[in-house]
Amino acid sequence: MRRYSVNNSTAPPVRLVVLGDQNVGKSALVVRFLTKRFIGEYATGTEITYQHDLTLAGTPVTAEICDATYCKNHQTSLKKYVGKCDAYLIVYSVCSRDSFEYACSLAHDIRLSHVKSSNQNGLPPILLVGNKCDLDHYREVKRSEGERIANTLSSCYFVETSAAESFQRAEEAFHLAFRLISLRYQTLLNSSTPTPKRNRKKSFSQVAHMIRDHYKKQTSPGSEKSSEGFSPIFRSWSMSSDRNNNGNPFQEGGKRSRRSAVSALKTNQSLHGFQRPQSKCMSLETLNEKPDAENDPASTMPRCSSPARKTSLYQHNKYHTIDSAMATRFCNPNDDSARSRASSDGNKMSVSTDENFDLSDFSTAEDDPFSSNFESSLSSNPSLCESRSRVEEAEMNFQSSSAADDNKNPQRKTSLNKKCLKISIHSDGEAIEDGGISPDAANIPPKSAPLLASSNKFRFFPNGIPENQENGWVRFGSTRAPVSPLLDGRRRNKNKLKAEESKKSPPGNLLMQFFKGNLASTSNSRQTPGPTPAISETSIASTCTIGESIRSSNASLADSDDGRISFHTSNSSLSPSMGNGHWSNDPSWSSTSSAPTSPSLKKSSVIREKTRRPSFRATVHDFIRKRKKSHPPECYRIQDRVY
Ligand SMILES: Nc1nc2c(ncn2[C@@H]2O[C@H](COP(=O)(O)OP(=O)(O)OP(=O)(O)O)[C@@H](O)[C@H]2O)c(=O)[nH]1
Repeated sequence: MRRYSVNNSTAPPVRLVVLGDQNVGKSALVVRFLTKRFIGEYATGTEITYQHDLTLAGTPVTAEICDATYCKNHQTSLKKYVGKCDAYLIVYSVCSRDSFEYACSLAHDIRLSHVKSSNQNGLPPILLVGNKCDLDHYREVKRSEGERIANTLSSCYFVETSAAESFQRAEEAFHLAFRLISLRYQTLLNSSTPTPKRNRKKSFSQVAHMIRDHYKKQTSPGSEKSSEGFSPIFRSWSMSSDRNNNGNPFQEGGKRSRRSAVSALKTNQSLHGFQRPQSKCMSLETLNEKPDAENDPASTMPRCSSPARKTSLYQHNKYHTIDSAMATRFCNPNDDSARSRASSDGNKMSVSTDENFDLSDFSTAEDDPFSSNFESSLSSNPSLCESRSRVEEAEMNFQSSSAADDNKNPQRKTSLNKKCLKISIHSDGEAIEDGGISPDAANIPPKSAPLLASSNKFRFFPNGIPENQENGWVRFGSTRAPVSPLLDGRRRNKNKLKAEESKKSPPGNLLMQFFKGNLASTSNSRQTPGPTPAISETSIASTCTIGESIRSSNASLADSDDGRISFHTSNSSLSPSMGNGHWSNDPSWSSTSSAPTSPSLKKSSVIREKTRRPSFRATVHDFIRKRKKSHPPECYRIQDRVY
């Protein structure tokens, strides 16, 4: 930047900046004013500052005139001059519309930047200069347009000149600029008001204090709640807000401070019907008051989305929110008033519990089967009575049948469990030891009755064994042997076939097979097996005697004098394969041998004793054990080593 000093002065310099588009004649104007010459060609692209001594308001000052360079982005170039100069001289060419628009935008930006940075009293003047007015036949911008732009901006003036035409017109433009600067300083010096302080932004705490102080004044006793008690600013606004601003305090002018605006807004709410609570927070005490019918809290209280507020609202007057089913249960069905108190609200239902509900109301519901009303309603309904009688009858039948079953099977089983049984097989089919058995008790085990046993069947004959024997074997005929009541018909048929086969081979007697098996097993374990009893197939009239006398004898051996086969058992099951068997003909056979206890076992399993193959593991262990015995471990003595 080059500086040219024309006159020396001790006064502080007055700065003037010349701005504008390219080739509008900025340099020509400055040079013409300083040197009274028009050169025609000027240096471009460089900023030149000239100093010139002059007198402003009777005071000699030095003026610094800055010939600024063109910058396309004028907003960045303005940062160098805004706040650092006393006046702006914006030049455009009347022969260029673009230069005019550029000058207009530049003037707007300068004025806007000054409004932001300082108050309006210190705005530096702007002189809008339309140059090259000598070229009137090339004019594109009218004078009126420049004047209109100058009038729209504050402290903005307009003048047309021509650097090429004459020195006076160029001098008039600069003289006007210096006069505006002088007027500005005179205004500042003559103004009695001091320099205004900068309005610093209030902090949130300060605003909070202001609001608190405002409400303290408002709620203090004796204070008026009308707009008369407020500040003049608010009073003027509140008086005019209803007719002008629609309640918005910020639309009035923008000159009002934040404190007055906020206080006015708060107070406006109180004036427009919103009743502010006495305390800052709504307490539950105020909410717990019982509302009147016309003062329903749900309708009178302002809506609030706060959860705490909702909670307090529902707690008001013991209001509860429950689902509809629960609400129905709460209401006594016989009490219409209570039912009417329940009001549904969507999926929720609020029920007023002003009155104390008795828990007995729950038990008197109509659909409660445990209530007395249910019994009464049942008795009044004939169809229900009929159904109930049928049900009771069925229950009685079931009980009687179950009792009969209990008499048949369980009791029999129980009684048999308590008894020791003795089964004697007589070659001559000797009959009963104890009489008095009813004829109908063929299926019921008597105390003493002959028993005919087939392959896996048996039957009691309380009245004696029938005479229809074939080859010494009793024919079962069409009678069914009471093997098991749980067997189905197919099994029965199968058993029937087996029974028919057994006719051809009576030695299929299970007891005989059992004793034969025991003989075989015991003969292996004993050195002197007893003789096989002479039980011929023709004398198979096996008679089993069941007597309680044997129970008390506790004798494991039965009589064997007459060659009978006695079977004594203390087992609980009445089965052909039961109990401990003893061959009565050989007294030395006193030891007992186990017998299969399940009737469902096959004959082979009954007779043969299953020999299981030892497992591989047991074999290995046995091998190791034998090897240890044959090869005892040797003792080794390890010598101590010294390292
Ligand atoms: N006819 C006529 N021509 C002028 C006038 N003022 C300046 N000129 C001519 O306009 C041209 C540009 O003048 P400059 O003073 O260089 O314009 P500038 O605005 O300084 O240009 P930059 O320095 O590039 O920004 C020159 O050729 C001048 O002779 C005027 O009032 N009338």
